[in-house]
Amino acid sequence: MSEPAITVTDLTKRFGDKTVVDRVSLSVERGEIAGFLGPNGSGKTTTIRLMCGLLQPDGGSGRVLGHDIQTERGAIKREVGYMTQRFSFYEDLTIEENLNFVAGLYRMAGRRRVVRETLQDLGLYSRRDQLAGSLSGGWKQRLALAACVMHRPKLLMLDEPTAGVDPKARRDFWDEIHRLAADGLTVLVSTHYMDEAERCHRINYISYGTLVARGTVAEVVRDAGLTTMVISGTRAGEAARRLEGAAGVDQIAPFGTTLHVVGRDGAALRETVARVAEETGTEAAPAETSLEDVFIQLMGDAQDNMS
Ligand SMILES: Nc1ncnc2c1ncn2[C@@H]1O[C@H](COP(=O)(O)OP(=O)(O)OP(=O)(O)O)[C@@H](O)[C@H]1O
Repeated sequence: MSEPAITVTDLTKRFGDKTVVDRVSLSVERGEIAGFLGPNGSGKTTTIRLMCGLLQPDGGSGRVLGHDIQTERGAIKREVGYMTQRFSFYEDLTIEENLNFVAGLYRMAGRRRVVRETLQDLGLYSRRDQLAGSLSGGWKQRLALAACVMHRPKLLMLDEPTAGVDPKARRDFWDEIHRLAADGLTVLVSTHYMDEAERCHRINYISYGTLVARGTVAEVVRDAGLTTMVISGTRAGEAARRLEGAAGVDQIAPFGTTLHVVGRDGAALRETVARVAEETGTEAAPAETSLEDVFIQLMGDAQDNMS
């Protein structure tokens, strides 16, 4: 089996006296779409920048595309495509002119051909003369993606690539990512969207600089060991008040006319929910635990550890 695209062990980065990435170990197989999730400020961008060769780690070791992350950062940078959270291009240039500009900046050989192929590959060819500034959010995202795959990287790092983009455009963007991965590209993508996490082959969840969960979505949900019950009925609001702080109840979230009740202690949760349903004349039923339930729980646990 070939070496994974990314394998890092105990990756650590400090800014001043603050440890922003704290002994993170992860691996990403070639051709895999790996999701990177975690609350704001948890260290995702910094970890991505360490793995792109843009930042020097303070500790840890690892290889990205076969290159050492401590000593071969230049080689990594050349073989990785990195789409930053706030990508930019010239609004008063067309799509094609923007890509030409990027290709020129990197002194790419066969510039005209590379730009044309990229336009075709990413479905931008018919819009090539459109001004970048006049594009919708989804097409801007696609242009940014085009700019970072133009040099044919083997690994793509995408930092919240679809923030603020509508669901249809996000779905199209993800179809594109799957197409690129099917062609052999490895993708690491950070996101706050649960539906996007579910489109990854595997996910990694980081909290306060520490990796706290990883695996397929099903594995992460299973490993969290949570029990979920749903309460419905006209007095669901009253049920929520009674469930607050009760035995076994860790989370209560209204979803339309129903309540999602989640907890780690399954037996205690079921008993409490049955009692409250009885008292309030509501219906209680077991439900599947969602990835979002798991992430809310992980965030709560991390806050408890910090306080
Ligand atoms: N160059 C820097 N100097 C000092 N502190 C920094 C620097 N870069 C990031 N940080 C701090 O490191 C922490 C982690 O930031 P990072 O951007 O990696 O998190 P993130 O998980 O990507 O967050 P978000 O989801 O909001 O993008 C934050 O507290 C941030 O303020």
